[in-house]
Amino acid sequence: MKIAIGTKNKAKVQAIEKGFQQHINEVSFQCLKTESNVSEQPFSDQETIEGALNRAKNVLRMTNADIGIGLEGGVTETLYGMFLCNWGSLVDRNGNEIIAGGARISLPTEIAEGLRKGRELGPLMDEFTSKTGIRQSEGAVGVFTDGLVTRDVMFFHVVQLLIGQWKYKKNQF
Ligand SMILES: O=P(O)(O)OP(=O)(O)OP(=O)(O)OC[C@H]1O[C@@H](n2cnc3c(O)ncnc32)[C@H](O)[C@@H]1O
Repeated sequence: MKIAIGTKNKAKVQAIEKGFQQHINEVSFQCLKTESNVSEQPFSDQETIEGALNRAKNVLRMTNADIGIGLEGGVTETLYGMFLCNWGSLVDRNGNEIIAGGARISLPTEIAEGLRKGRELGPLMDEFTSKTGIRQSEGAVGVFTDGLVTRDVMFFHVVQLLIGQWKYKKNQF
């Protein structure tokens, strides 16, 4: 089975490859930088879902793979502050469109303020940690959970939710 991955982000690619290798025999992967067709910093669940779905559809269109996967990170305002949100989508050639969400945690006020002023989370996290490429490694979720749940682990769970729902749907028909 050929899987097209709509990103080259290491944390996302690692999660997708591990997820499929655990559940599907004989898989091959192709990673392509793919448009999400939403803003650089999605600001709601709705926009983040749309980004994940667009990435999955776009990457499937760009390849001859059986399945396209899109993962998207965003933030969402709540009455309890701003939360990190993450969504994933799996689309196949039969028109199945599966969506699943990841863990969410609240962001510190100073990070939320930066986001409200129009900054992107990636660069904000690099400044906050004095490191580079946080979004490709532990991610904000890893930093603010003291390394307990890193971005690849969080996305691995999302990928399992996608594969599981897709398998369930296939077994129904
Ligand atoms: O290469 P792609 O796949 O685009 O990966 P990305 O991390 O840059 O892009 P996302 O669409 O997942 O995330 C949108 C923005 O939010 C940032 N972001 C999202 N989740 C993050 C996290 O856990 N840690 C750091 N930055 C994050 C990210 O860097 C972007 O600026």
